[in-house]
Amino acid sequence: MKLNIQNETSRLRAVVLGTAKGSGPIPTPEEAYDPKSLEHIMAGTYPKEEDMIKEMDAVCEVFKKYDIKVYRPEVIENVNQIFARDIALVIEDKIIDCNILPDRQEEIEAIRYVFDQIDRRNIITLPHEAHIEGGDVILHNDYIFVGVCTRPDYKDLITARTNSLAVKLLREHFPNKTVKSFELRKSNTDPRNNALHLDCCFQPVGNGKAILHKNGFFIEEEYEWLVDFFGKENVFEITKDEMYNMKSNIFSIAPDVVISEINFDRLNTWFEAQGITVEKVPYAEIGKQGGLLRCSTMPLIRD
Ligand SMILES: NC(=[NH2+])NCCC[C@H](N)C(=O)O
Repeated sequence: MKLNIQNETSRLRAVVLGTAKGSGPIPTPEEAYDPKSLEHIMAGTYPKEEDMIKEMDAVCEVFKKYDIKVYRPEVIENVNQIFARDIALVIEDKIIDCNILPDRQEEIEAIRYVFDQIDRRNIITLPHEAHIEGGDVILHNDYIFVGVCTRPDYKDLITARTNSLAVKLLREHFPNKTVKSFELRKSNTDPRNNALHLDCCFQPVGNGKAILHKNGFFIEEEYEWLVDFFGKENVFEITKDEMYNMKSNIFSIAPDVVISEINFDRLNTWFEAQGITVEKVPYAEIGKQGGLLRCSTMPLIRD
């Protein structure tokens, strides 16, 4: 397989879509590794496997409609394998075998069969101390944007998934790209004040537009840099509640086609006003686990 990813929006040809099959019983509060899942565990509203399977099937149907090759992880019983985005990531023709949160380590074996189809020279493994998850890495042609956490309490934050060593190594592996990092706001307990990954508060869409949430960024100047980069008129700023509902986490299958959640009225109306076709799917149950459409997909080939 010849990988190719340069950005978030070019026409998609092949993708890994996570699976909700075998995700197992409701986790205990101690087993939760993000505050939004924790909130639903405590409230008794944690999503049911069958409902999540239906939601992901709807995404699979959209991929079929656009003739996109879909790979699914092999099902490992009692492991949550919904968020395929984080376990590996493709940049140009290279794939990075990510060092994810130890609680999620098992998930990677399930896509080993995809790695086996890739020329070994194009597989990058980073040293164990370099933590990185695909949700923190956003490609924008000559730029690689990376969400990072450099706080001294990093090791106590289950919500901090990418560290500065990983950013440094990305720079070394991709000297032709500009790697720009963004310090994210982190909270183990409050999902409204937690940007679990960069794609929870930012994503480029269409041609040169972006969805952004200011409070997800810990350093205001870094947020302002993005606003200036895209131009204020091209930015769709979302509120705290909209971030909580994961509105920045839609998924583009072309510059003029996105997959979005059926209830994201304000955002979907904006897309349509930009001339972007919106493929609407129900995804609110998946959203209870702190991830949405971008998080559950890992693109392998775009034009
Ligand atoms: N790319 C993302 N934003 N992924 C979301 C992952 C959510 C998952 N519950 C976790 O904590 O790991």
